[in-house]
Parts: sequence; structure tokens; C-alpha cells
Amino acid sequence: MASNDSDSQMKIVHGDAGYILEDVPHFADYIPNLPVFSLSLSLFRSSSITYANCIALTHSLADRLCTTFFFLQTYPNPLRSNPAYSVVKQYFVHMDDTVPQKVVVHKDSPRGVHFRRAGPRQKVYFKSDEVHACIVTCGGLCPGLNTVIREIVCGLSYMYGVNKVLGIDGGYRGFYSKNTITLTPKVVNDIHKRGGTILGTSRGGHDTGKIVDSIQDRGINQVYIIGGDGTQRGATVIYEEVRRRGLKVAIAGIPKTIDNDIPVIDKSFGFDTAVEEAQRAINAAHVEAESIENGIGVVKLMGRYSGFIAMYATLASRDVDCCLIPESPFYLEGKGGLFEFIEKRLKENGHMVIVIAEGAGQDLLTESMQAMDQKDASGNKLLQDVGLWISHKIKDHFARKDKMPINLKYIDPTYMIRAIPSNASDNVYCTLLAQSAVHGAMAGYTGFTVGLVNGRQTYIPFIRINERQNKVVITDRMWARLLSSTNQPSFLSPKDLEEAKKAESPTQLLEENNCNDVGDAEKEQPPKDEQESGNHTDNGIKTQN
Ligand SMILES: Nc1ncnc2c1ncn2[C@@H]1O[C@H](COP(=O)(O)OP(=O)(O)OP(=O)(O)O)[C@@H](O)[C@H]1O
Ligand SMILES: O=P(O)(O)OC[C@H]1O[C@](O)(CO)[C@@H](O)[C@@H]1O
Ligand SMILES: [Mg+2]
Repeated sequence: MASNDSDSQMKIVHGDAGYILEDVPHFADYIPNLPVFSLSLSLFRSSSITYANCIALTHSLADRLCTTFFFLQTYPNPLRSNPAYSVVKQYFVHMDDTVPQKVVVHKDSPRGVHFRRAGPRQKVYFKSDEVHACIVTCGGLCPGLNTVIREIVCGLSYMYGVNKVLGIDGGYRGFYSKNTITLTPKVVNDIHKRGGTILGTSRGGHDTGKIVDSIQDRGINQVYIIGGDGTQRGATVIYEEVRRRGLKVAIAGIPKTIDNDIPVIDKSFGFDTAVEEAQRAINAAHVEAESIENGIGVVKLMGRYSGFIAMYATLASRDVDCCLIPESPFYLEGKGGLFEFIEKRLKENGHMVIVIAEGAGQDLLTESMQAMDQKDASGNKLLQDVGLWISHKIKDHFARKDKMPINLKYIDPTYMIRAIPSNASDNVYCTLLAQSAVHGAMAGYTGFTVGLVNGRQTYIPFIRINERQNKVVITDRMWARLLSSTNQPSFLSPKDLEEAKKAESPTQLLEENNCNDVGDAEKEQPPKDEQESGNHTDNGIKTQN
């Protein structure tokens, strides 16, 4: 049984044994079906024309009606006759295929939340020459943006014979304030080898009415929106307005962020590339630090609210002695503080490397500096430079009379790790995301973000993507692994720890239940929210297959 939830963004379908499908919207939810076959039959009965002619006649009439009044009509998927796909056994995704959000389960656990599996469908809701697609990139840069653009253009063209694709220049505001760029497979052929986005990007400038007017005026019927959490929220209101106007326009989101702060999905594209590039900075910091007495290398990495890049770059490098992230509070002075740890490590090893995410320690900065309450055009808080601040603090501390002399080098590669082209693995990931988005839009789905869940491509309702930010859970095993790898203190006071446990209790509960005590879990079904967030993986980020 299906029921519609908040603004029809999520259709919930319940099945046996606690199965829940959090489905994505479809044109059929709000555009009336054209009764093609009843029309054909009535014509056939009432006239002397043959049945075949009658079907052809109604189809052509239906085509015209569809174009004018947005009635729905389906067509066989052109991939059926595509030599690349016709040999693939079971190429089309079964309409009942869904992917579980949680793969670690107990014997008697409910089956839990599922998402619709992405991929090509038997029937499509657009004829190739009817499609007029557009692509827009918003928010900060991220490795792989050009690859996604390339693969949407090539996917539409090579798989579905679609040749009308526009690039929107400079983010959301480009819909109404700039010219468009014509995108063809030839134009995008080499772009995956370049960093950035050939379409340009921006923050702010989201005027829903003007954007949808522009979509309508240009006759666009597929909109591919590539961007982070803010962008996906913007895509949601565009979808809602499109639906309110009853337009046959598919709105498909492709999640982008090197911060990896988008929930539900295994990880965002470009993240691997950013972590890899961060190694070069960490390596340089290490070389500098170990070449000089009491050398300290400080590296600042991106991560406004989520410390995934810092955590993964630290784990990958093995040269890092201390990793500081926004999710884990720390303090400088006194027993158990950062200065004490630095002194200890320098005495042990003669050098050390500190990796700090840009959003870490912002509370300490505002304590010691004048509070800066500025925001960017999208409303994101502008952060103060924690790398510079902590470098000064460490230098000042060790410059005191009774302290050891230190040599500190500060490296800030923040923009360098996101302005590069994607690596091989991200390129493959970008290709799959782009192709899944194209299949979804062609199949009439809308209001969805495409994403990898437990290694499978899925369509996720916008509402699930918007409901929270993905963060490192410091009471999870992955952060514990990092602490044991660097052998750094957690810097958490008992009060901090208590708060962290409270904030992230669902995950912690699940982990505890997994290892120690299943009693409580069996006694009481956790609320829906808790069941969902208990899907943290052993590595904090799931890898793609
Ligand atoms: N709630 C919202 N409603 C409508 N538009 C929004 C909303 N939040 C953000 N946007 C728009 O989305 C675009 C991108 O947002 P933002 O600058 O926050 O980047 P992002 O997509 O979160 O990417 P990242 O933070 O990873 O760089 C901007 O044009 C912004 O105006
Ligand atoms: O300087 P900009 O372009 O606003 O981007 C900075 C922000 O973008 C991000 O990389 C997210 O895209 C954050 O980590 C960072 O705070
Ligand atoms: Mg964001």
C-alpha cells in the first residue's frame, strides 16, 4: 500500500516483514495518463479502418496531445535495439528491484528501509527527439564535475538518441541571467581531463520562480542538477514548483561534495580524488617536519562541518600524529590538551604532523578572536582560518621561556585538493551516476537524487537527502580506528563524550547491540529514525562495487 508523504516527495510503500520502500516521485503521480488504448478501441469499433491504422492514428494524436497538454505516454526503451545493450542478459531493471539501506541485520530484524534500484527501464516516458535536457553545476568545485557533465551528454546521446542538451552557465542564477551553452558529445569529449566545471558554478542566486519560468520558456523537460546539500535543497523547490505547475519535466539531482556531507549515500564522487591529493600535502609536511629538530607540519584540509577528508587522509597517510575534525571538540592548554600531546610526541619522535579540517575548533577561534558572523551568498557560515590560528597558538606556546624550541611549517592545500580532475576510480563512479540519472529521467522518475547505497545505484527521494548532514560519528568504530592509528588522545571530556553519545545514540546503540547486548534491541523496536541511521559501515564510508 502506498501513501504520499510531505509534499509528495516520498512515497512510502510497506511490505512484509517490516519492508519499507521510500520511493521517488514519478510523472504518473501527477500527470494524467492518456487512455491511448481505449481511444484506439473505440475508434476501431466505430469505423471501418484497420486496427493497426487505428493504433497508429491514436498514437500520433496522443503524441500531439502529450506535447501540448502533458498527458503521459510511454515508448519502448530504445536501448532494446542498441547493440551495446541487447546482448546483456536482464539489462533492464525489474520494476520491483529495491536496495536495502541497512545491510547489517539481526536474525529477527525488520527488513527496513529500501530505495528504488537505478537503471534502465523497459518503458520510457520520452521519445528521443522530444527530449530537451539541461545541466547545471552549483556550489563549490569538486573533482569529477566535468566527468558527470560529459557522461550525461554522452549517455543521453549514445543510449537514448537525445541530441538537445543545454549547459546552464554559472549555477542556478544562470537559468535567468546568462546565455546557455550547447552541449554535444563532441563539445564534451575531453572535458573529464580538466578540473573544475566547464559550465561554471556559483553560490546564492536561487530564484525558484525565475528558474522554472526559464525551464518552461525554453521547453526544457529534463533538468540535471549537480551539487552539494544546498544544491539538492534548491533542486527540491524547483521540483515542487514544476509539479505545482503540472509540467512534464524530470528533475534529477547528482550529489556533489568533497566534504562527503550528503547523507544516505555511500560516499560522494570526487572524495577519493581529494583524499589522494591531500596525501601530497601531508607528505610534504612530513618531509619538512622530520628534516628539522622538533619539526611540526600543520596541514589544513577542507571540511566545513564534516571531517571525512581529514579522517581519511590521515588514515591513508600513516604520517599523521594528530587529526582534528569539527565533530570532535579539543582543547589546547592543560592536562590532556593538544599542547601537552605535542610536547610528548616531539620528545618521543623529534617531529610530528597535525592535520586539521577547516571547520575544527571554530568555537575556540571565536573565543580568542573577534566573532565573525559572515555568511557566503548561499547562507553558509564563513569560517576563520583555523590552520593559521592553530599554527600561531602552537608557536606562541612553545616560544614561552621554559618550553622547547620548535620549527613549524603550515601548509594550506585546501583549494588544490578540489580543483583537480577526478582520478580513475572517481571517473568510473561519475559515469555510473550520470548514466543512472539519465535512465531515471527517461523512465519518468523525478524529484530524485541518484546515489550509491551499499554499492548499488539507487534513486533517493530529495527529502531523505535534505533531512540532515552526513558527519563523522565520533562514537563509531571508524573514529576509534583513527585514534588507535595515530595514537592521539580523544581530547574529549567525560561531558563531551556523554553529549556525543546522546547526539549519535542510534549508531552507538546498534554497535553496542551488535557486539554485546542484543537484549534491548529485541525487547523494543527502535524508532524509524534510529533504524535508518544504524546503517553506518565498518569504514564510515562504504565503497562502491
Ligand atoms: N534551501 C535552499 N533553497 C533553495 N536554494 C538553495 C537552498 N540552499 C542552497 N540553495 C542554493 O543552492 C546552490 C548551492 O548551495 P551551496 O552554495 O550551499 O553549495 P552546495 O550545493 O551545498 O555545495 P558545497 O557546499 O559542497 O560547495 C546556491 O545557488 C544556493 O542558492
Ligand atoms: O571558498 P568557497 O568556494 O566558498 O568554498 C569553500 C567551501 O567549499 C567546500 O569545499 C565545500 O564544497 C567546503 O569544504 C569549503 O568550506
Ligand atoms: Mg554545502
